[in-house]
Amino acid sequence: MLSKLIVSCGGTGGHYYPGLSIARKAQDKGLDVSLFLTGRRAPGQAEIAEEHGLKSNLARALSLPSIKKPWRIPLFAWRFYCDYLKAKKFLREEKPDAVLFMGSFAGVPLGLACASLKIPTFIHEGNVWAGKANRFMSKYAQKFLASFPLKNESAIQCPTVVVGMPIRPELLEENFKKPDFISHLNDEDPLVLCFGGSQGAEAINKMLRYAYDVMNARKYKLQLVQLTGSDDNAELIDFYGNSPVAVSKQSQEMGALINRANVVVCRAGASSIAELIHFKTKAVLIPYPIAAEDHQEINADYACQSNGFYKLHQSEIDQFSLANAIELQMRQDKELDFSMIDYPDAADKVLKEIFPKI
Ligand SMILES: CC(=O)N[C@H]1[C@@H](OP(=O)(O)OP(=O)(O)OC[C@H]2O[C@@H](n3ccc(=O)[nH]c3=O)[C@H](O)[C@@H]2O)O[C@H](CO)[C@@H](O)[C@@H]1O
Repeated sequence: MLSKLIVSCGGTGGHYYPGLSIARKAQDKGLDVSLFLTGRRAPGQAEIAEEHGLKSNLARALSLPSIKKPWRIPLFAWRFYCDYLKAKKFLREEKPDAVLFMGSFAGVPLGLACASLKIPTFIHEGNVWAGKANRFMSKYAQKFLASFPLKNESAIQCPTVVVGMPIRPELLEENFKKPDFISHLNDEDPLVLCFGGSQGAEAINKMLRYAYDVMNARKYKLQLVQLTGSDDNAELIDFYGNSPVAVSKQSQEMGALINRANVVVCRAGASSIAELIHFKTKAVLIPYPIAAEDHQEINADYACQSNGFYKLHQSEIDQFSLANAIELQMRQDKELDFSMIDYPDAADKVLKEIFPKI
């Protein structure tokens, strides 16, 4: 009989996309796999899963009430209990052999239901600093599968294995087609790529144009691709005029772009860092300053052990500091200074930890 796996993907893209990559790999290996999705974004995520032929189940996402609003606790506790009972019913019907948690408090009712029904549970952590929900759930888990060596490993209450961050299969290809929206850029001059994570990168977007001007004044023949995360780019496009720049809200062709770029400017999210490591592309990392428990700062510090990365605080950004950081990275030899471990087979490794015989 097929082994059955449920992947609980939390509520945000940061948990969903690595979970989807693992589920796609499980499907390729012939496992019976489905996604457990929570929260407002889940319907869109369910459609994407369906495009890949994957089933999903939707549940509401509860978030912890603030201690400043204690009157919300009784309603929260009641809802949590209801979600826990629903999760138990769901698990009794589905009878999975294992459940994998990608993080987020949204998965905790399902996690506790797994513990009560003695269903083997595994956790995947994207960041260098294991998050609160994953630390809590580790008490009930068989194994804690980490993307990078953990800075707070002592807080994990089950065996930990470093397996890497699963990257989308599209990014693991060898030959990339040049994206249409950058067709006016040439293949010779240096290219800087800038993008944000799921929270966008407004502060970076605002300053990059001026840093670009500074670099032009320093006689760099620089090309720029700026993915703003915003629909409203008219003013920015107008600012760049005829310069060799491509501006877009986002791109699905990140493999082609990161592979082509000489330097990337981005946040310090776990997938972004794993992708940069995979392509050995140098980067200026600007941690999202209000990320939970400052985990992007910790991710960036880990990445900066390699000379391929340079950390810049958002509070320090002006056109000169950003231009200087990009220049510093451009001057380094692309191949010589990169010492991070790439895990292109991370999804495979996760599945082997869960089902050693597949
Ligand atoms: C603000 C915040 O708290 N973000 C967190 C969120 O991920 P968040 O989604 O913000 O950041 P990640 O770096 O993990 O992922 C960004 C992803 O978006 C892709 N991309 C970006 C732009 C674009 O146009 N097209 C595109 O496909 C990148 O290639 C990358 O795969 O969860 C991660 C995993 O717990 C954390 O490490 C991040 O810190």
